Amino acid sequence: MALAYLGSKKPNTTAAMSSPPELILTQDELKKIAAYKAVEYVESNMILGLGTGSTAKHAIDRIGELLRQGKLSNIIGIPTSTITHEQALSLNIPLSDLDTHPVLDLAIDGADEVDPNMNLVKGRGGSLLREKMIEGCCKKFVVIVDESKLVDYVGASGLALPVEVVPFCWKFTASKLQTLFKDAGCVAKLRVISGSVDHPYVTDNGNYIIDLYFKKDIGDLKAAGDAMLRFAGVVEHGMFIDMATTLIVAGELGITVRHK
Ligand SMILES: O=C[C@H](O)[C@H](O)[C@H](O)COP(=O)(O)O
Repeated sequence: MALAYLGSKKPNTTAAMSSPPELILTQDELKKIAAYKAVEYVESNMILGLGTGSTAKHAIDRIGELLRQGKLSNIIGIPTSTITHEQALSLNIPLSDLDTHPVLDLAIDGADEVDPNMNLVKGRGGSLLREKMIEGCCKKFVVIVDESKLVDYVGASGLALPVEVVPFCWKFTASKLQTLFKDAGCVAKLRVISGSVDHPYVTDNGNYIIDLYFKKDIGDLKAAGDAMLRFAGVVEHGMFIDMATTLIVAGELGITVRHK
């Protein structure tokens, strides 16, 4: 389905004068298109899960804008990270938590990978645990991505599958994870703060992240997830299996919406 895009249209500067300008949207513009589409599912009086990351940020900005304009009212947001909490506060979105609101109407969040069955990899921004807790309590979970996030199988992007672990003996846990997936050519690496060599990245929950890189498909995702969770040092993994109810993908040719 073709769309009137919200993003700016950039001319192809290498094109001949007589050629029509080519429409090239940046990845961030595509993320914004998906995010704005997702906010169409938001109604007044909803309890909303507010995701984390550069795509979810656009959705939260839009919700703040609609509240300010009086087009939405009586929204309560449950943020999935401290950074989202701060963004929502700055937009005057009323906030609460799972203790007070254990059932949510809708959550909107991005993803790092989406496989053909709408299974997700999340957590490259480090927020997978709170995201999984909150998005697991939603009646509807709308996932918003640009088309670069679509993969044939989990791990196919060559980027990491994040696993949140307790800091205590993290090397031991990383080694167990790497061995668990040795047939898939797994390499486990401690996530470090950007720009540092060995300073561990610490999550909102005071834990570390082990990033798993695969050379091959790990196969049965449920079995892989259950096996990881059997290690006492593993807090949670970044595979969100069978959780998304709606997927919104923005690409150069338009926007697609899939429901489960
Ligand atoms: O921890 C981060 C979250 O799972 C994000 O939703 C995910 O990494 C996607 O982020 P982005 O929208 O910035 O690509």
